[in-house]
Amino acid sequence: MNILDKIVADKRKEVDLKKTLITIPQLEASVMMERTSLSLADALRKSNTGIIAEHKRRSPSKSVINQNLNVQDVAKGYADAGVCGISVLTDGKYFGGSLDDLVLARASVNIPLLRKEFIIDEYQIVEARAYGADVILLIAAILSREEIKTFSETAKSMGLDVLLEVHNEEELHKSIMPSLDMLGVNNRNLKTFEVSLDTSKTLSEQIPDDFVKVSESGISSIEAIQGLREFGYKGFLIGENFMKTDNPGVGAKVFIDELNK
Ligand SMILES: O=C(O)c1ccccc1NCC(=O)[C@H](O)[C@H](O)COP(=O)(O)O
Repeated sequence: MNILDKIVADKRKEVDLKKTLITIPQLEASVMMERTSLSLADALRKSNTGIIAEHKRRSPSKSVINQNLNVQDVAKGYADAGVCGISVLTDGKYFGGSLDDLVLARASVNIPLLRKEFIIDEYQIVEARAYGADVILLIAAILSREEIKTFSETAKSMGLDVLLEVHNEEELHKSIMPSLDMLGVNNRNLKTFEVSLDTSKTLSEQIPDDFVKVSESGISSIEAIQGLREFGYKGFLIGENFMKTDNPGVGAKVFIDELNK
């Protein structure tokens, strides 16, 4: 069993339990359902920098990254630094996140928020909207083409943007469909945890131009971003590089100022 299999097995149990505690009609009664959501894809298209900064306390590959920070301070710091959007990990068991993190981030900033989660059920999409997300992540490695289609169409009908994540050619080819906004290539091999930006570079030419291209994981230098831009990437998802510092917002600001030079 690889790490994704383990996460998904736990997630199925978690979602089944949650459905018995909070029903979809209860989620739909959230005031957040009324807000106009913000498009991360549009923000990336307009941006010169394209940074999506992540709130990430710990991870299966790195264990603890930073458990001492307040999510509201991190979100405000990222927004002040000028990021295009913030990715908020909501998985508890493997990443130390929660839906409370999403709500607190929502209360702190007015820029697009991605619910970074292992979505395996439409319930989690309604939950994302109800707790203030603007964007959901769908991971091709854990979903069938049919599920990607149904889940992305549901998300679009609720006003959410969809970022579809792939790791290889096979996942990319099974996933391409008009209900996606952004195609993300994850540079982290989730079986070995090895990170290589070549994954983004190799897959780039097979991603149709209709989608905003996002490179995810293992990005920590200006040179890396400059290199990825040459392959058409407009978005860069960065977690650990900012979160391992005492002040991720300042880390993001220094990085963005350097990119703008
Ligand atoms: O980060 C992990 O160890 C990980 C393990 C298993 C599934 C997903 C994982 N990460 C999720 C992500 O996509 C990253 O948090 C995100 O791309 C940021 O990566 P980084 O900049 O390397 O922190």
